[in-house]
Amino acid sequence: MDSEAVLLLETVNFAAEKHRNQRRKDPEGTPYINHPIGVARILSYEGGVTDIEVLQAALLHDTVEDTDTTSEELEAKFGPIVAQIVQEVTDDKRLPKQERKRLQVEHAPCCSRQAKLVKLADKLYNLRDLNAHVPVGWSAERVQEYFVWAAEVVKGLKGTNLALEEKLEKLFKQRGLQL
Ligand SMILES: Nc1nc2c(ncn2[C@@H]2O[C@H](COP(=O)(O)OP(=O)(O)O)[C@@H](OP(=O)(O)OP(=O)(O)O)[C@H]2O)c(=O)[nH]1
Ligand SMILES: [Mn+2]
Repeated sequence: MDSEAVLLLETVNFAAEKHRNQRRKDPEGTPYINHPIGVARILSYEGGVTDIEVLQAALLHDTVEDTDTTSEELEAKFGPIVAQIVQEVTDDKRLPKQERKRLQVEHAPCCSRQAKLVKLADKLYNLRDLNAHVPVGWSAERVQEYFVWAAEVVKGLKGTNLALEEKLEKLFKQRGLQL
């Protein structure tokens, strides 16, 4: 087998073990790992991305933020570039939520191109998920606020991947928002 395929299976297995006890916020409690796998798949299948480190970072993108995984652990197992991309898309959970959200808008334009790709696909997945079902406990207003905020983040990611940006733009338009 191709060495990149081996690497991707190693990566998806690592992410699955780390997220094994987590569920999405949808009423069915979908396994959390569906999200990182879907983000990597958006990059590959819809974005035409072939950069293996970006696809690995997509699979791992929520491990440091949402599990006991450390950046050092990722670096030792997957190398400094993958660890760096994941670090760039990791929110500091010690900060209040509003501050975290503000920092995403502020930092988006300064991210590396590789991190911008992961962020575009992450937002596309989450916005589609919101259109498919409202997370448990969320009001319609909270859903709309997420779209408004995501549009601000995506503005700072423009000029990275046209296919993904066009798909995001359509979703924002449906909500009366422009990029
Ligand atoms: N739309 C949706 N999102 C869900 C669901 N289950 C879990 N999530 C996660 O919830 C996060 C968005 O919810 P918020 O309330 O805004 O953020 P928080 O969980 O970090 O506090 C996303 O985190 P993230 O991927 O780290 O992205 P980001 O929003 O922080 O950029 C998303 O992946 C679901 O069923 N639908
Ligand atoms: Mn995510």
